[in-house]
Amino acid sequence: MVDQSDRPALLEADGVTLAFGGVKALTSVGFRVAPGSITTVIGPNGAGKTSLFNTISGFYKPASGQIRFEGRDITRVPAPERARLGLARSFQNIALFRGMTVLDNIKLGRHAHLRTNVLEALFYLGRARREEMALRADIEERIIDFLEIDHIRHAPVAALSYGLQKRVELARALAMNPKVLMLDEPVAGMNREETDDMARFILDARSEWGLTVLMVEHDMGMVMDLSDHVVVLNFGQVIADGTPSEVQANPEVIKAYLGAGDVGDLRRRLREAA
Ligand SMILES: Nc1ncnc2c1ncn2[C@@H]1O[C@H](COP(=O)(O)OP(=O)(O)OP(=O)(O)O)[C@@H](O)[C@H]1O
Repeated sequence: MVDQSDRPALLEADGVTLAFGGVKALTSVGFRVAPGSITTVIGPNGAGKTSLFNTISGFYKPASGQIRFEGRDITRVPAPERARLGLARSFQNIALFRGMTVLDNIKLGRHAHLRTNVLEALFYLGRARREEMALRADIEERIIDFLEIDHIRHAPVAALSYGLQKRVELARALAMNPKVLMLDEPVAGMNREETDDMARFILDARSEWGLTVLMVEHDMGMVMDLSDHVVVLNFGQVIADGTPSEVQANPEVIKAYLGAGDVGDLRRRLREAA
């Protein structure tokens, strides 16, 4: 279990407010992600989880507040630059190129880091060629082996099961060599076996690469098993923030899920997770 309190945060949201026209998606949201932790954002549908993720990864600009990464204010830093700084994310709905192979999809993740200029890349010369070879070796040796997808590296993504596609998305995020791995509902739509596999890969990826993980997830069993720290959003505000057991016992959290009609499901999943 990673303690949030006694170390400087790696990633921090502070007073983040975001609105879409008249709809306030986030109101003064603040929380901290400790280095090496698995921090999970939960909340009923429409609570603002995806909006928060998009604000942290740079797709949305907040009306006010700050996002800080390694102590630096990155609120106005564009999304691709944040990726280069070390924030990599996956998407709730798989965002892979379905006609391309697994390997080509994964390589796209790493291209954010290549420093080859356009002309060199065009003629595939010098540094471009060396970078390409180093890239291939790195991807093939580390990520493909690690995620046990060697047998499908040349398969088109469209031919894969849903669970394997989600694994390829994780591979592409890992190929960005991130410091913080941001996973938007990594097990949504998965069966139990696929969920257990993904949970294992997330835990192992953290220890293998010393990653910090920030995740949005609805599967309470997974949330309670994996998380060091849980942040609960409701109607765009943080209503609880603590360890899984602190959050489970918080009356505000129970009420939020009760309001959303989810409490039976929440209790059942919490029981399953216990
Ligand atoms: N692009 C948008 N334009 C207008 N309103 C939006 C937009 N994106 C989100 N919202 C609104 O902002 C609020 C928060 O939505 P958000 O998708 O962030 O919630 P969520 O917690 O991720 O929900 P879910 O669990 O269903 O994915 C909702 O009221 C939603 O309708």
